[in-house]
Amino acid sequence: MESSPSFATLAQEALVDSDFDSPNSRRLFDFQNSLTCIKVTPPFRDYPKLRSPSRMGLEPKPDFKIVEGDYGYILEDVPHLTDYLPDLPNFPNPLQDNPSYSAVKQYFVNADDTVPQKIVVQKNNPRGVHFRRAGPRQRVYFESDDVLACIVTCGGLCPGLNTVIRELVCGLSDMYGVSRILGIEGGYRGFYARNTIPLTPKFVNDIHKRGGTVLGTSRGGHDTMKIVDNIQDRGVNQVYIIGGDGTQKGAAVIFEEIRRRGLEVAVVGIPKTIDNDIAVIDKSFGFDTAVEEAQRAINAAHVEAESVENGIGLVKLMGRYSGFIAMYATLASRDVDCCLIPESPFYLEGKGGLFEYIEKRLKENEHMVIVVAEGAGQDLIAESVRSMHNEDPSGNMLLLDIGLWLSQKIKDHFARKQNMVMNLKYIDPTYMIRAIPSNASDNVYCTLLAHSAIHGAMAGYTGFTVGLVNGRHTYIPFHRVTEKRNRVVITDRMWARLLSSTNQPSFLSAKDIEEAKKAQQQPTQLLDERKSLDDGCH
Ligand SMILES: Nc1ncnc2c1ncn2[C@@H]1O[C@H](COP(=O)(O)OP(=O)(O)O)[C@@H](O)[C@H]1O
Ligand SMILES: O=P(O)(O)OC[C@H]1O[C@](O)(COP(=O)(O)O)[C@@H](O)[C@@H]1O
Ligand SMILES: [Mg+2]
Repeated sequence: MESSPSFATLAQEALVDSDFDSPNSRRLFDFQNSLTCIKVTPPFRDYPKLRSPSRMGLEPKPDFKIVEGDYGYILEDVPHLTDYLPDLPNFPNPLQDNPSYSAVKQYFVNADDTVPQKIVVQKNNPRGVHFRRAGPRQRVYFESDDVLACIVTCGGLCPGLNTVIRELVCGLSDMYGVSRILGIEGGYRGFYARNTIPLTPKFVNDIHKRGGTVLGTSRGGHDTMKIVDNIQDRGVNQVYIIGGDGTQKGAAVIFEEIRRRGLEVAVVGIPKTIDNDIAVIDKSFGFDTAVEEAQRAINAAHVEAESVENGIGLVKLMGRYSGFIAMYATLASRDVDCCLIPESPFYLEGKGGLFEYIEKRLKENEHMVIVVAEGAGQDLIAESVRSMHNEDPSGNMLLLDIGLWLSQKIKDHFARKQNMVMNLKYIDPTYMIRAIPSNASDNVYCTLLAHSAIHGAMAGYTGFTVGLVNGRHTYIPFHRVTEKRNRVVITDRMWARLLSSTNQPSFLSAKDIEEAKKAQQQPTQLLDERKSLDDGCH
């Protein structure tokens, strides 16, 4: 690859004159093919630039596609249909004839454009892990008339689901002239248990103004064989799957089964979660909307608390394992005196405890606002309430209601204190926040995610999730977004900013802080392996 003519030179010469049939463009295309159409026979034995994970003492992951470059550069690439169907034909991208895009100077992304995962670096660092940049390619692996796409939404609701559906349908139709698109009803089980809905630009025209998902959603019901049988029977060849971490795990096994059967079907994930807990990506769509909407509940709590003697406004926000909504809503509002999240354990009684802080705030300010993420304090409730460990049909932990429990605990505490009145108002806006349509910035974000997904599938990529990494749209292998969950790091500066803005106690001893720092440094198996790649790449 290194002995080829300079890619940058070819790309520039070919794209500056934007003549897709020029000799330079042809050479560029040949060059691109040499980069993208890696003849991969799992586990990638034939390709010297790909490392087999088994060499590094890991179970081989079938969608593990690592390309090394100079100076410690690593591309964590996504699968391509030609990895297992090497003779697939390809075609010029119909976008080159699309009048709307004709004025764009460099519309097609360079085939070797990648985006670094880590952007803060020091001068001697290896270049590190990169992901393939999303966007339209010069050649596509589907002819528009042959495409039969389907879209499914799974898991909990999130603002923006309808926008993504709309933009998938309109993008496929406007950019690539695809007219056959099916909506799968009611989540994964809809593949085999429900009817499909034909989706057209007319049908989806207004849906972004509504919350929820026009396709419906569900938890549980993932039956890989039945789902893939259905995809195969219907002749679907592009599957767009919108959902959170559970959904992406489901998408990964669907992709594996499709690859095992050798089907020419692209499987693309679009990450959704209001909790913003999906790994690698900058943030998930709907998160901004949720933080904005949470302000309304916090404002109401503040007004209520201010209007009575020693008023406490308590607001519960979503966040099963991660307190991002609570943290950002608190930072944005400036009316919040205390924010409680799953990542930061707290306690009620005694020195440095929540009750002591509440009393102090009421004495100083005569009112206060507390924001609690639904996953916070679960261990405390479990200690005092006889609880069963319950799960939802997807296997997610069912939470005990921290909002009601904390309200009662605070009321009981002040009932015991004869000399201090207190008025508590509890607001639970969780489902109201999740059910609204996305705001303007999330709408644009959803559009770009949908377009990235379409460009990737049309270009023959498969087994990937689209996502924003350091502000650039990328294609990320499924396992990278499912292997770990994003959580608020309480030893990071952002949580310190929150503590300093609310003035709340950290509820942590020096020992807890040390432990939290150590836990943060605990490498996972994959991080270990990535580090060993880095180390070997100087
Ligand atoms: N490990 C898994 N393998 C296959 N499918 C899964 C897995 N985890 C969850 N799913 C499926 O993904 C769908 C959504 O999962 P869920 O956890 O409810 O929501 P989310 O995708 O938002 O996290 C469900 O239909 C569930 O059965
Ligand atoms: O009541 P439901 O619909 O099961 O959803 C509750 C959960 O959904 C969430 O919004 C996250 O959902 P997902 O995992 O589906 O993204 C959590 O914050 C919340 O605990
Ligand atoms: Mg989830």
